[in-house]
Amino acid sequence: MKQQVNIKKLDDRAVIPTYGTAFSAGADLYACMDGPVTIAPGETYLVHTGISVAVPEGYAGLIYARSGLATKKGLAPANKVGVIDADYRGEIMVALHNHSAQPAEIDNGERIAQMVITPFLTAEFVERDELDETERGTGGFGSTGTK
Ligand SMILES: O=c1ccn([C@H]2C[C@H](O)[C@@H](COP(=O)(O)OP(=O)(O)OP(=O)(O)O)O2)c(=O)[nH]1
Repeated sequence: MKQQVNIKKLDDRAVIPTYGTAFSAGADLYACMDGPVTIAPGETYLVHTGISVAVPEGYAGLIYARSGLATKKGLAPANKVGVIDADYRGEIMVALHNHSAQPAEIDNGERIAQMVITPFLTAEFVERDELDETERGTGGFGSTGTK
């Protein structure tokens, strides 16, 4: 089901995010820049998108890597997942990190990341002496076996 989300262009060249297919979870974000930029191996470059988005209350925009860009050019967000808060009205920026051993180029209008708009719970943390028991208990970090 689609829901309207308000978006503002901060730059004439900005491109409104697009979903690749009808069931895509992430909307592709487009670079908004003067021209091509080369990101050196191990370097992080803050990419403008030229847009700000009013994410609805109770939701967050989560910015993930595009798998193609990450595997072909080694470019993925330095912060792993960017969190766009519902009260943020600034420009959405993507901190692209070059994880590869080669320089990687991105250009204006290139799709550089994807944003999933997802609901979340705002917790009221209540401190207790004991928590309810579960089958897993305290097991984690591979505790259920090696396969
Ligand atoms: O990849 C990102 C991550 C964040 N933001 C924007 C939207 C977000 O709402 C705001 C703050 O992000 P975050 O909470 O991750 O930043 P912080 O480093 O914790 O700083 P702050 O004190 O501003 O919260 O920055 C982006 O544009 N791109």
